[in-house]
Amino acid sequence: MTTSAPSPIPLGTRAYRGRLLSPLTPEGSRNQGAGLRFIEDALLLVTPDGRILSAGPAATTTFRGPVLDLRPAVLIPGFVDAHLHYPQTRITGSASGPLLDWLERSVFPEEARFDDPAHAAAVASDFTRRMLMAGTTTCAAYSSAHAAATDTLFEALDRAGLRAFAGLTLMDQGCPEPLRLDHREALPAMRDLIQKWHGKGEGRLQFIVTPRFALSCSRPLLEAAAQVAADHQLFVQTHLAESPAEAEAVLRACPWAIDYLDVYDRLGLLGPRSLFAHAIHLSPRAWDRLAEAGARVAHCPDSNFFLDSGRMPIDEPRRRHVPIALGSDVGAGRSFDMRRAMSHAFDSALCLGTRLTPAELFTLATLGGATALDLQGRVGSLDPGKEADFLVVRCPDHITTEEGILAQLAFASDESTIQRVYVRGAQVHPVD
Ligand SMILES: Nc1nc2[nH]cnc2c(=O)[nH]1
Repeated sequence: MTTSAPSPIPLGTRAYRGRLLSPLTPEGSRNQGAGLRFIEDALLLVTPDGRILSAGPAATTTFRGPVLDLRPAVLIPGFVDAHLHYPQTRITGSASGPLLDWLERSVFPEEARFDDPAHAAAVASDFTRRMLMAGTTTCAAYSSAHAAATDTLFEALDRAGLRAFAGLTLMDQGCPEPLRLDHREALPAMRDLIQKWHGKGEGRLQFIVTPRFALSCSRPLLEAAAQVAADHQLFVQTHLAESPAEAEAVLRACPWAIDYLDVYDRLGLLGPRSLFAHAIHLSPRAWDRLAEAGARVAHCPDSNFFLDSGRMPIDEPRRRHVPIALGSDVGAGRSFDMRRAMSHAFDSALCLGTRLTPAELFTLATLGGATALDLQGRVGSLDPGKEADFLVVRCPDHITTEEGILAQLAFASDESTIQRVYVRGAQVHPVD
């Protein structure tokens, strides 16, 4: 009988020892998880180019090099925050009103300040630092309506070593004059940013087409956004059916559409690379159409509570196999911490009679987010061959079991500390 030789361990491979907890990546791309894997004493091997070589019990390893012993900490995949706003970093906590009032009162005045390069740069470094401290390794971020601030955001994301989608926020109506970007200006601005940043860092950074929402974009601007996304095969992110007043206003503004989703559908913005944030007030028809189109949703339970927008009916996308990511929605959300988002997602589902398990919540915040962004082949779990985006989390000493760790992560995050953050094998937090 012949046995296959173990694959050679490249020179410079790094080894991390600790507990390990990760979703398992299922076959196929649209299923969001196939259970979890917990290893009480694991060795994670990471190649010099930042890939996971293996993740298995320490006792069975053939690795003979130096090991960074992190026990009793837990190694988990980095969190994916699939919806947040960079220019709202400094107004976190202001979102106590209904959505449309809050946008006028707090958001637009703050976002207008991003024509000041000093303000844009200071907030960009705050924004990236706070994500890293929270253990977010991948994000989908809205910038302001300023091309220069968006460039500054990309620079900060690159410097921080984050994996990110970021987009120039498109608006040409229903907002103060300084935030308006006519489609004739938006097109070259997007093309310049795409050329400079899309795919940079070996695909770590991506430009995402970002029409703010149907109310702030004219038809020509939405059409231009769809054209750019189609030309460059880009993801699109926008808001959908967040509040009843917003949904009614959209239908008044677009009487030619059968419902809110139909506005995006008819203008070419609904497809397999569309990521819709909130998706609360949708009819069964709209859910069916969203699923049929292969679109994805970013569930933002914290801001949905804080703005009193409603509860996203999570069973609707789940039963249709629509990929679901979690979003902090900073600044309508109150925290950058995706562990808080997990906890709010639990509360939100419970309000509608669904009890999500800690394992489901953990999967949403990691592999679920990666799947919604089509990154499930690269990140989201600690499987061999994937890029090594992972966290070292220290729980209190009395927490030793898989159930205990999951409960800590999802419901008692105050007591656990994110000690280290790695993206593609590079330590990005803390750094000297
Ligand atoms: N939560 C939220 N919803 C929006 N809808 C349009 N813009 C925004 C925003 O900035 N935040």
